[in-house]
Amino acid sequence: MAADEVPAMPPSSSDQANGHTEAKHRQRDEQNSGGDVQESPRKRVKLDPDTTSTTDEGQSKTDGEPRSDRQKGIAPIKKEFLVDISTLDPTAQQADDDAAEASGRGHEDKLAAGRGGKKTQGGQNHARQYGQSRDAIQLCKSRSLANEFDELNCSFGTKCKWEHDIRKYLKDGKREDLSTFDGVCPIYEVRGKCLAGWRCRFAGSHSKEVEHEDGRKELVQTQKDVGQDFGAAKDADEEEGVGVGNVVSIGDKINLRKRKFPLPKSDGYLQYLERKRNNGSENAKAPPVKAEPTMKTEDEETNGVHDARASYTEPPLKPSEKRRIYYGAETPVLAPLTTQGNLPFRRLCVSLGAEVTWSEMAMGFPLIQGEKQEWALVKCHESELAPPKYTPKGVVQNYDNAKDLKFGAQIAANKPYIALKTTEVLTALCPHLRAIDLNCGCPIDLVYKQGAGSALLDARSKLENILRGMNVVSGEVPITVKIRTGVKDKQPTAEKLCRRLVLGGEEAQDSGEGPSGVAAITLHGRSRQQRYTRSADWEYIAECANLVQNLRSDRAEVTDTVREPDARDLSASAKPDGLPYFIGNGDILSHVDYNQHMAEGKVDSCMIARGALIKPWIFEEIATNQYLDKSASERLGYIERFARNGLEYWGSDEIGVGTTRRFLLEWLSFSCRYVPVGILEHLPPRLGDRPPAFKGRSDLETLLSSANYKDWIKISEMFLGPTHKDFHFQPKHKSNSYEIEAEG
Ligand SMILES: Cc1cc2nc3c(=O)[nH]c(=O)nc-3n(C[C@H](O)[C@H](O)[C@H](O)COP(=O)(O)O)c2cc1C
Repeated sequence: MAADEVPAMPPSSSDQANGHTEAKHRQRDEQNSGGDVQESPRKRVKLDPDTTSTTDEGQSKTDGEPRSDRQKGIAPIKKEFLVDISTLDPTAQQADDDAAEASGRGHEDKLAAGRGGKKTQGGQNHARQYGQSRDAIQLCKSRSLANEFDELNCSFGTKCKWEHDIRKYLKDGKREDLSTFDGVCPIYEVRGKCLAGWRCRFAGSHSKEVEHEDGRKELVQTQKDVGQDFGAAKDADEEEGVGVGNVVSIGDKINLRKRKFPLPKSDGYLQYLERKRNNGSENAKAPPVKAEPTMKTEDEETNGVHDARASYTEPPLKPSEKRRIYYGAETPVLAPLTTQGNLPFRRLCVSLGAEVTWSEMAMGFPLIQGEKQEWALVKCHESELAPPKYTPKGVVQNYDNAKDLKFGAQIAANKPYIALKTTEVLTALCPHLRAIDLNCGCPIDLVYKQGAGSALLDARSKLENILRGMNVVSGEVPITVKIRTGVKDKQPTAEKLCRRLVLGGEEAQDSGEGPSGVAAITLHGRSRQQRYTRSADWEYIAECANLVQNLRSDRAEVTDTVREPDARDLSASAKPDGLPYFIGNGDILSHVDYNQHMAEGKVDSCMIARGALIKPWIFEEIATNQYLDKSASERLGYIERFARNGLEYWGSDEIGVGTTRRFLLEWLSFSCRYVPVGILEHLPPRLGDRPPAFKGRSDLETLLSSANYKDWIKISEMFLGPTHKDFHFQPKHKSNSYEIEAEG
């Protein structure tokens, strides 16, 4: 469906919503929210699309009559938008969610590294290559922000291999300035200063040539006062981007790499586990050991680093003493999404109403080894923090309630020591964490084979110990867990696991250790084996939710962890309150799905993954309880916003533009799957439905629906200019495993 015409310049993002079908859809929703629910809890509840039909003018209407012409698995496109299949571009790709979930970051290699450094070869999950977008001649960092006549300030002096001559660099080293965003650097625009300096692809907007009295002409950088302090959520050095939190210093990463970062709580708890293993039940009755103060490193003695972690020596907090967490119908959750759930994308979703956000899955081992790339995953944007906690300067560390924060970190680990140390180090170095979630759903083969991700579903005792340990070492940060229905198809085990996580296994109950203390359980309603085949099993999710709800009162008798209700809790539900919350996940593509599962699934909230990638305004739909038939130019506006967010975060130099483009293309591989509600014959849209070949209501809408990577590149060029000669885009779909070189 390659579009013939592409608008030369991006339209503004301020287009008004095309709401012509909204009233009708709302009307239908109201009908649906009524009596459609079937009585048996095992019967799939239908808020069925079959009562909606459309008029010739393209407006959906409800006729109250069941329709039989909705083909299973096929999106019902209105006749007038269908196109001849022979016009389809042969390079267009089919959606492959398994490949998408597994793509990109080489998780298996990271786990393998944890087992002695052996790297794996091949496999669909192997990190894909994108080429290097670099300047032909690279400017020395010491000159990036300098004026032309500034004294040379490079510590490598004449031995430096990078260019120091700014004029030469501008002439021969870098590509011409970008003319997108009206040629104005998006970072300079909001911040008044661009840290990429001369390397910025919009350098012309923040530099000029001045003529001195002696007639000499000098290239100088300019700054402007934007009257705002963007330091609020910045925890470390300047180059980390605008309003970014959870930035860990290079010194801390080096200490981790050199194993000089003391982790006394984990060490103490691991010793306790060891004793328990060796001595059997006698010692098991002892409460988790109190972490002993450890010797300070030389650095700490001299520089006073890590003083804040004196609290390591305090006894572990009981779950009830941790910061309170909250989930309710009004807090839809953006799922953890490897590669796709990057900071710029989450920022976009938050601006559209996502109330809880998760980092991409970060592997525990590389985190405790101080690996830069892994630590980048737990950075958050200031919009993911609670606004009242901002101060004009400095960082706010003491959140009273976890619900003051939207952002949490998800980790994966296959061994207790990795999970515990990761948790301790995260809570020590990242002040902005709502919770830490342990991934028990990752289906990737090598992750599974090494005992992490969904393998933990079948290692219930180990999992319980890991979670209890994480709770001991995490201080006031709550611990949550994300699971699947089970490992094997048709052998669901989640109910059993939920029971154990809420009440604790028999041994833990006998020894007085009590439950694992998880603050929330999220259940993705599919098994590992099933991957994305068939729909998520919301009936089973409801059963598990029901069980947890009932266990809450049982649990109150065996533990002191009943959560104090507060105003939000009470408004959300009248059920007996206690830990943990229960969140359902799977196949949500609209507010209708969301409302249905909230009502029928007995869950506290729902998590949304692909639905948010396909249409990030799903959060706005949930908040306003209506379909939003976004116009193509509005959708392009979101792409523009992502590009801006990306440049702010990854930088506006050649490398930053390349990184932004790479992640934008990744996202476009999902967003192209959106079928505008205005061209659907029946509602609601279904995540599993595939559309026949169709054209949009405008050339732009057609372009945005294109599954052809060349069109994604065209779209990226509207905001990021022509691709770099070395930029490659390698699609994630194994079935089309050709390498594509971007034109340009
Ligand atoms: C591209 C992609 C990346 C994902 N990455 C993660 C991840 O890092 N951690 C995780 O727990 N689940 C991950 N998932 C699974 C989702 O969080 C979610 O459980 C699953 O997609 C079902 O939700 P949905 O039907 O709303 O898509 C990923 C899914 C996709 C499609």
